[in-house]
Amino acid sequence: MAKPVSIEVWNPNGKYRVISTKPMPGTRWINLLIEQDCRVEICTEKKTILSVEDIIALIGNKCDGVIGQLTEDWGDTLFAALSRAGGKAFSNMAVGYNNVDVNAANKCGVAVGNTPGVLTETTAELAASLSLAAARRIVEADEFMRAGLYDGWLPHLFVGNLLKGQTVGVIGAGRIGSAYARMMVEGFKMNLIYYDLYQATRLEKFVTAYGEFLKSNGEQPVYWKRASSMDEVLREADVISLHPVLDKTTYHLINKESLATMKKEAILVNCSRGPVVDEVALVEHLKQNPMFRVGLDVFEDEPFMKPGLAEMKNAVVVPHIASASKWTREGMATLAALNVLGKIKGYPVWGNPNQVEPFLNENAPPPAACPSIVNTKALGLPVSKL
Ligand SMILES: NC(=O)c1ccc[n+]([C@@H]2O[C@H](COP(=O)([O-])OP(=O)(O)OC[C@H]3O[C@@H](n4cnc5c(N)ncnc54)[C@H](O)[C@@H]3O)[C@@H](O)[C@H]2O)c1
Ligand SMILES: O=C(O)[C@H](O)CO
Repeated sequence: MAKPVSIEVWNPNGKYRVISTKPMPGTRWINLLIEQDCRVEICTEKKTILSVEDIIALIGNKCDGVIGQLTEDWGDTLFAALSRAGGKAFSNMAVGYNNVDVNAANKCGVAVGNTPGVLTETTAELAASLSLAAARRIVEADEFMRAGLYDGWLPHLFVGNLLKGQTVGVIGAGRIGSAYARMMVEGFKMNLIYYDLYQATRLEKFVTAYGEFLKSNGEQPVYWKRASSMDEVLREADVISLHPVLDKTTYHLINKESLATMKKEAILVNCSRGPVVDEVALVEHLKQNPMFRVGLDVFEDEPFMKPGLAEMKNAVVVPHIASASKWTREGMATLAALNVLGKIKGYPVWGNPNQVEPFLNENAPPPAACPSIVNTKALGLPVSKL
């Protein structure tokens, strides 16, 4: 028998029981649920990662919907428990949903929500920050200062890479990859090479227009290229940032062989998912190539790092904080809550998950729709005409 988990309850007499497996930033998401007659139960258990048993205990005998986290294993067991409790909706508070077995949800008729768009720029900004931190050796230099080692300016002290005029490579030029590419092209006048299964037409047009603008100002223009293979990006780019989804096709996309293809002084950034990179091979590569640098937000065995990574001076590591701006995290909570609420209320699914702004406007009621449900087609859910 699972141990009971501690919870905080809002609107105890609400008709629909909605659970959030974690406290989430802001209060708008709670108020939106309460306004629509939901009893909101927030798990306040101290442990960071809840087990399947903990979540089963939270779901109990009657539960209309759950807002969960990317650290949780949403598979057959949890969807069956939610379905038995009468639940029809689950939403990750994340855009990535590789922790969710969507087929298992489909079998139980549970809608699965995610939170696209609201985190695009915030995540791209962290990828840009890691690119700069790695290129200019900011963490190493900071540690040096704090250790009291600075005793005067020197020509060779913490020499790094200039980005201007170099080539930025993007693997996975979707929402975040494209936003990152624009930042690096416009901010640092880098050329772009990208690899994606689909053509990033808007991104290409942006770089073309910016290149023309620079030329008309008498400056060196910037160029773009869509690579026909990932290896082409790895061979040509000076800074490479990974932004694909994690699935069978992207697991260990970066491995011993692909690392060997990259320039010796290249910079690799990963703000997608840890298993996109073979981290053991990466540690070995960092050891063998001290001028090769990485910026990592995600790790293969999160929250752990593979042995040796923490000791590498040529690695900048941060704990999966790419979407961690106040506005974004509050918006993610709102989108996740509205996904669950919308399904409970029988609303249709919003037609364009890339345009979720109407749900984020605090001065107007949100549209009567679920912002983003990934299994809309499989469940045959109606789509909003708004
Ligand atoms: N570190 C973080 O905190 C953080 C924050 C947000 C998102 N993410 C991760 O970033 C991912 C991307 O988010 P998004 O909103 O840009 O999603 P998106 O769907 O807009 O973009 C993903 C892109 O990857 C491409 N892709 C898929 N398979 C590929 C392959 N084999 N090779 C090359 N490209 C491939 C897709 O065509 C798509 O363009 C999420 O799935 C999530 O895992 C991480
Ligand atoms: O997929 C996501 O949304 C992130 O990893 C957390 O923001």
